[in-house]
Amino acid sequence: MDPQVIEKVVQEMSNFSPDMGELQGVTLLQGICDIWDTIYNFQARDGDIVVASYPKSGTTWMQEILDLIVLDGDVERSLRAPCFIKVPFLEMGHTSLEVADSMPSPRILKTHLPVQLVPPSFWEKDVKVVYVARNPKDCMVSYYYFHKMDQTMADPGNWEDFFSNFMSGKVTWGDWFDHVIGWWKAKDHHKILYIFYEDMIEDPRREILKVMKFLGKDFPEDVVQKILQHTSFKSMKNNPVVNFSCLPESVFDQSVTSFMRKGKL
Ligand SMILES: Nc1ncnc2c1ncn2[C@@H]1O[C@H](COP(=O)(O)OS(=O)(=O)O)[C@@H](OP(=O)(O)O)[C@H]1O
Repeated sequence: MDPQVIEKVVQEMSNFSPDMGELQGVTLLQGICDIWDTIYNFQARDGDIVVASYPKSGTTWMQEILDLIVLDGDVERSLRAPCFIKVPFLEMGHTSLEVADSMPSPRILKTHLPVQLVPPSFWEKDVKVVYVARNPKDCMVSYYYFHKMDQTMADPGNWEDFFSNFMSGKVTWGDWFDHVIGWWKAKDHHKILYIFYEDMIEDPRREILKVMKFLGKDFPEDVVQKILQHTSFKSMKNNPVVNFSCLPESVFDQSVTSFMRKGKL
C-alpha cells in the first residue's frame, strides 16, 4: 500500500471537526453532512461485503474476521495495510472513497450509517452486509471512552451528560435503538447477516462459521483456528494493523485509553 495514500487518509481523519450536524433527523458529524452528496452517490459493486454497525459494537473485530475469510486465512496478507485502508470507511472522507473505488473486488467496506441512510447503490447491487450489534450499556461505555480518546470527537462531558445524550440519540450516528431496530427489520429484505457482539464473545468459532457460510466459504479446521487465533482480543490488541497505533496522538490519543480497551461484556 502506498504510504502517501495512508498519510492522506490520516490527514483527512485529523481534519474532521467535532461539530455535529443532522441528516433526516439523524445526528452525524458535520464533516459527514458536508460531503453527503458524494457519500450518497457512492457506487457499490456486485460482490461487495459491508460491515455495518452502530459505533463501538465490534466493527473492527468483524472487519478483521471478514478480511481473513476473504483471504482464505492468509495471515501474512492480512498485515498488508492498516484496517482503515484495507476496509475503507464509507463516511470518513473523500480519500477513503477514492481508496474504495481503486480497490479490486471483492471489497470489504465499513459503515456506521443507519439503514435508511445507506447509499441506494448498495441495495441495487449484489452486496452482502454483516451487521454487528452490541448491547447498549457496553456500547455506551465504550463510546464514552472513545470520545475522550478520539481527538476529533466532541468532549463527552461527564458521564451523566453523555448518558443523556446517548439515550436521546444526540451523539454522532444517532440513536442506538433506531439503528439496531432499523437494520433488524432490513434483514428480511436484503442479504444481511445479523451478528451479536455478545455471541462472538461467548463462542467466536461458532460466529466465524456463520460468517463463513454467509460468504459461501468452507475451510478446514486448521484455517478456522488460524482465523480464531488471529482475531482474538489479545492478538488484535498487539497487532498494529488493527490497534490504530499508527495514528498520531492528534487523532487517537491512546494514552487516554486504548482503542482495544477492554473487549469484554
Ligand atoms: N477481538 C476482539 N474481541 C473482543 N472485543 C474487541 C475485539 N476487537 C475489538 N474489540 C472491542 O470492540 C470495541 C470497538 O468497537 P468498534 O470496532 O466497533 O469501534 S469503532 O466504532 O469502529 O470505532 C472496543 O470495545 P471496548 O473494549 O468495550 O471499548 C474493543 O475493545
